Amino acid sequence: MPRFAAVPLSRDTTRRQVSTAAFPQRVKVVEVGPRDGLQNEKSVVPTPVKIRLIDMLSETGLPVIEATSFVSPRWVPQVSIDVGWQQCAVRSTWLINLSLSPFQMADHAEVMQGINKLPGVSYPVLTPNLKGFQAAVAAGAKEVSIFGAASELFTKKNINCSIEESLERFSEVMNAARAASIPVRGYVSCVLGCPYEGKISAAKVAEVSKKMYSMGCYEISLGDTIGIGTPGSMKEMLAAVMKEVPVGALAVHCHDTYGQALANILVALQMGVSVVDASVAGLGGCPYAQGASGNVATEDLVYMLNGLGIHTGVDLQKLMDTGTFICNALNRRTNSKVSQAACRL
Ligand SMILES: CC(C)(COP(=O)([O-])OP(=O)([O-])OC[C@H]1O[C@@H](n2cnc3c(N)ncnc32)[C@H](O)[C@@H]1OP(=O)([O-])[O-])[C@@H](O)C(=O)NCCC(=O)NCCSC(=O)C[C@@](C)(O)CC(=O)[O-]
Repeated sequence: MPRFAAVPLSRDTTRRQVSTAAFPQRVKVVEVGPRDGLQNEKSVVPTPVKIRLIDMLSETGLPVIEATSFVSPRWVPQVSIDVGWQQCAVRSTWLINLSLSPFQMADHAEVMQGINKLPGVSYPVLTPNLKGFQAAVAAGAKEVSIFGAASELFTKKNINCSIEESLERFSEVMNAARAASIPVRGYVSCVLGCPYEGKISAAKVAEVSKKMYSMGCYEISLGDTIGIGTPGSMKEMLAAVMKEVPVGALAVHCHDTYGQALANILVALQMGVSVVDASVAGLGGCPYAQGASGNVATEDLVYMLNGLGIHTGVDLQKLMDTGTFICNALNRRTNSKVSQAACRL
């Protein structure tokens, strides 16, 4: 068995061997753990834990932390049913446990008002419509994100309308945001596959991305919602989107369901993308994509970028401490390979 020597986290062992000419010199890491990560947790995370999580993330040097969402409480699954088989000495019975969990993001206003907003860090929130936008602004949001998809069925399940209708709703948000000088980020989900439609064409992703960029989104985050993409499909999709949207306005948002997230991100970096979404401890999933695992762990992303000599401004040790904090609070194991390895070494 080979032995692995412990490598100090700040030391870059690969810089001399890898040519970084093709990579951006600096990458903006967009932390989505407090929203994308926590929205899928079965039990409601106490508001002080969410606030502490965001405050700890703020201290790591991350430039963007997506804090929460202003969506309809009617649209996020609130009932979970667990069916189990119980065997004891006397008899065997089926157990049906019906649990009601309140809407995870119901405390959005308290979170926005409770966090310590550091200068130079932005705290965007998700707003699917004008109602969400107005509530977000009233709670102090200075940046919002709208979220569409390249799949008709996913759009219907997620925001209850067609792609065309979603773009109309978004333009209302864009108008209100423009009037209030609020920057808007746009998500396009299912860019490498859909849980309901399967394969999604790169041309469709390019079309929706172009429309959202043209309506004024300053950045388009391309979501591999079910983490099904490979470096091959990522390359094909990005090549199509880059014909319609400047690469400087693109971000990638890779769930790690099939273990391809870092490889897909590497391809995106090679193609010039310099904004990457990630979730501390790899928290998350999507309520409308059953079985999808969380985003790439921010710790693993930063470790890889450090290894490439790409500047992020993020302190990896503080990030790992934050991952430990939230995993302890949720009583779960981290999905970050780097954190797992650091615990073993
Ligand atoms: C878009 C809607 C609202 C349409 O839902 P709808 O039912 O068509 O909306 P409606 O306008 O008919 O309103 C229905 C009820 O919701 C209320 N309502 C309406 N809007 C809001 C609001 N903003 N905030 C609070 N309440 C709201 C509204 O007032 C009304 O309440 P009632 O009068 O019946 O009591 C709904 O489908 C929705 O909220 N969907 C969001 C679901 C969600 O959160 N999904 C997860 C996030 S997306 C994601 O995770 C993917 C991403 C971004 O991470 C990228 C990736 O991985 O690919």
